[in-house]
Amino acid sequence: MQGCEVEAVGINYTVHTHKSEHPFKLFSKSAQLDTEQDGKEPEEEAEAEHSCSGVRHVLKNVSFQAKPWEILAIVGPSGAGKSSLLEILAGKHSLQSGTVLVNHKPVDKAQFRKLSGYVTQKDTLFPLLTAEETLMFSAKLRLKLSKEELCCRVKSLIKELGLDHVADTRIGDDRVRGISGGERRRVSIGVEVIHDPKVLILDEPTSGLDSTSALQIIDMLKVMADTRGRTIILSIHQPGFRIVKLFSSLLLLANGSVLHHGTAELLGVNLRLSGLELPLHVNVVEFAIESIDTIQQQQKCVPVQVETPRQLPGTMQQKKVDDEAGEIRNGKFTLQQLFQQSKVIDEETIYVGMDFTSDFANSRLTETMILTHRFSKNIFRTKELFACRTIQMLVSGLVVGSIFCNLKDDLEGAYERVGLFAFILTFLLSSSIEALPIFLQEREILMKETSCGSYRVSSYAIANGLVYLPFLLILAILFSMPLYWLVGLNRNFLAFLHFLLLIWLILYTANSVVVCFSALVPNFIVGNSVIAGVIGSFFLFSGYFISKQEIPNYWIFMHYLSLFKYPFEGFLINEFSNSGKCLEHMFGACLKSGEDVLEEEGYGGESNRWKNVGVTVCFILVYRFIAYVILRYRCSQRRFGKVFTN
Ligand SMILES: Nc1ncnc2c1ncn2[C@@H]1O[C@H](COP(=O)(O)OP(=O)(O)OP(=O)(O)O)[C@@H](O)[C@H]1O
Repeated sequence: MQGCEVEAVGINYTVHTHKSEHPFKLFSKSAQLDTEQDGKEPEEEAEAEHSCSGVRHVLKNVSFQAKPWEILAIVGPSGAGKSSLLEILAGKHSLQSGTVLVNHKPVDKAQFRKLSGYVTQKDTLFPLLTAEETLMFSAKLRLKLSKEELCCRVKSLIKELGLDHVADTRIGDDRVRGISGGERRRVSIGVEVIHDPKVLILDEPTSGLDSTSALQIIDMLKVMADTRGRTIILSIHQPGFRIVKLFSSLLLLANGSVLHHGTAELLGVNLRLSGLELPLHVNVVEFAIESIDTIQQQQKCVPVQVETPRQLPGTMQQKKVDDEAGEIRNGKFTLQQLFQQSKVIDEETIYVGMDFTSDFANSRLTETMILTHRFSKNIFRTKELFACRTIQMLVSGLVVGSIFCNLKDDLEGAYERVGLFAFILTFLLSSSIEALPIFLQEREILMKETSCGSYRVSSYAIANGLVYLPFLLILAILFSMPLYWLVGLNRNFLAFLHFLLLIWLILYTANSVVVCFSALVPNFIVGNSVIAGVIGSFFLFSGYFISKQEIPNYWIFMHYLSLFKYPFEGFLINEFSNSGKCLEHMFGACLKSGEDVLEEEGYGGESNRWKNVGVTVCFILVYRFIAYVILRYRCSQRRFGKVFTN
């Protein structure tokens, strides 16, 4: 089996800090330089200057090699740049300078996506799915295999991950008890290795785990490297003795610079050469991190001894790619030029057996079906969303119905009906906000999955739109049935069906607004305030509190944009048009009918019935489309850069 050697050459990475945005920038800069730089080395002064000018060097000329069948551990103190380096390797940040080569060749985003898996520090999984379901959905989305082959792949992966005993247990999270933290981490790793990547990148796979679970995870990764020839690159904090033994090589980082690249034994030798004696019962990585300052001082005088990379077999092909890699490093070719020349060779030699004809494993239709299935499982298992919402709608239908029970068919009854419709709209539109945390959680998972090419954002948007339709119809029926007949609204079955349709559309509009804003906002607190503000202002401009004629001209657009306006008019038309009701009598003659009230208030008659439905459907489509555009933009920001170079 051919493995992948990953080589990073001269990676630099800078970020802009907020110092430059300080309103008293000039003052603070001079004051800081005056007070802090006394007695500093010129290099540190330059660093301080950069820092004050708002640019921070997170990685400085970082080079290393990670080989197949081996684990390369990136170690260093907090803030050394470990996560930043892994994020660059995984393509989460664009390369500012330097090069990343795979088997001595540059790769583009689609190739690297198929070739690698990236496990983040945080487990981004659906808490209500079981371990096996999580892996199965991931397999269905990323692999083009038959049902039997998928089952076989998932079963063997569960075995490899040591998850047989918890395969049917839910993942869980802070609120729902599920599998343990170590097991959850294994599932996260499983999701990233389901497509059998040649390179596996893991950001602190042992963080938050006890020493036994941490050892088990690294042991499992070692087996993955040994048996499948994977190249494993991981970052780790304070590894124990037994964990260090499992690493093939170490990359020691401090302040973004490489202090050591080689085996743990060589690190011990370098420390001894620097005059640092390794104490008993302290492992070499821990000791090196504790002695960073001394090592840095020593290295200013004597450069460290770095292990020369082992040469791979010297075939003609190997020699050619080695030469090319040398030419890239020496700047003879641009990577883009070389990439164009070498593309075909890469696909044939490095990624044997992989399908490069399409970015995705499945068609849009299949993706939509898989995602709809996964969404529905989540909805039915989310008690807050399914059980509570179902009970809430039934109970509120009954309670509101009993409060407005048997309204009279006179003018007073007509006004009470108008109040009831306004209340129904406010209640239904504002109660959907509770789905916001669920959408925000889904957004995290969507961004992670689409950034590694599992499926298209459009499939997610369609599945998300479809899955709520039957659920919201059930809620609409539960709410409308008791309320409509208890209140005594228009006693015509077709009118009841129209009322039900309006309730369903209102619920779906609210759902679409929440989906749209959950795609836009950074977190729950902001989302909650924004949605509450938007819904509140739409209610204000609905025409219920202030009539259309009274709204100042410069605010009239809000009346037309109001989500309340159209269903509100729809309710009134359904209730008063063609109802045959007389609201005011005198001497047996009808002075005011339902139609008269509609005309007086400017709501139009029967002709506007379907116009209101149509406009509400348009609102739904617009909000869903905006959500799709925002999500697509966000996901494209998270995707890989074009080629690993600059
Ligand atoms: N976008 C950014 N804006 C400002 N500073 C950043 C940014 N990204 C990274 N840094 C800084 O770069 C340094 C390296 O960060 P990084 O997260 O890579 O360190 P780390 O070695 O992974 O730390 P830890 O082990 O604590 O996770 C830190 O000081 C961090 O504050």
